[in-house]
Amino acid sequence: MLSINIEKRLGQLQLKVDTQLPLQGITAVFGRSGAGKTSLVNLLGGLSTPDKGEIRLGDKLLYQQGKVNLPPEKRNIGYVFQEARLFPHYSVKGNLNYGVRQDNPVLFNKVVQLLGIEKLLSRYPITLSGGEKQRVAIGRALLTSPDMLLMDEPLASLDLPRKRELLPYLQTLSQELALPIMYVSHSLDEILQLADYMLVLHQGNVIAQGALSEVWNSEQMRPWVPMQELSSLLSAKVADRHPDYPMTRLVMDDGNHLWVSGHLAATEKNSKYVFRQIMFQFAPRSQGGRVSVTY
Ligand SMILES: Nc1ncnc2c1ncn2[C@@H]1O[C@H](COP(=O)(O)OP(=O)(O)OP(=O)(O)O)[C@@H](O)[C@H]1O
Repeated sequence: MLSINIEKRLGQLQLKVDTQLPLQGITAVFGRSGAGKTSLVNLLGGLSTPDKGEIRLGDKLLYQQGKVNLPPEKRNIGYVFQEARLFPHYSVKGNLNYGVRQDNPVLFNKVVQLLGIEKLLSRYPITLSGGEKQRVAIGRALLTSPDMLLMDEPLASLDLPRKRELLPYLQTLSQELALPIMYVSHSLDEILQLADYMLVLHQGNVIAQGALSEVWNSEQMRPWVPMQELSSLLSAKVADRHPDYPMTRLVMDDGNHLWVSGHLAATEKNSKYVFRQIMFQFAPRSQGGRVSVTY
């Protein structure tokens, strides 16, 4: 178990978390912007210090008010940020081995293969795509043999194709390496695909936690889930016709229909992307939730 019982004042926000999380699978940390998600993982990783309380990772005490405060490098926790933060002057191999205390060729080969980065080893970060950089950053964190991996919006800085490219790697990581992962995300789409367990933060407090399906169907998720269903429906519908980049947003709920504006980067024509504004109309779910697309 990961036991967290901490308080921390962050400007206007009082972060107060008293919870126990399983040390297996992927736990998604979800909540609105400013809910305290990043602050929570920073406290776990030792990048900041609680005002009071205690944090235990299994039977290892990471923090106890006034007594113990292990520095990040002693916590044995891997951290992957939004941007890859690779060392530009090291090759991919150099980046991967940074922070490795003891050579473990078996683990090295396994991680490199899991992340599909065999062919990148001699390249330098400047030559890599965003998705490739992020895979290397994940590899670097894994090769320190952490007891837990913290991932703070690891896909947020990537475009949609790169997100799609990375998701399957994340799906296999936790299982293949038997590594608990704490995964901060705004994206319910990502959470649905990855998480086993979910923790919802609201204004610094935990308002729901449990197995994904339980939390997903809970009262606390009502404000989010309908929009999420729509968005998936829309993406599926649009992806049928345009394997490009549907970017959507709710523009109006007139009581009978939800109107969603979609911005499509249509196929490349004469080397120029053609953008088209389209409107989608959704029938309410009581009428079968059928989707009509007009543009
Ligand atoms: N060192 C600090 N001093 C003062 N306020 C802080 C500090 N760190 C964070 N905050 C505030 O605490 C709140 C929570 O921030 P945090 O980054 O943890 O939220 P978040 O849920 O990760 O948001 P986002 O999804 O936008 O990244 C924010 O209002 C932020 O401005």
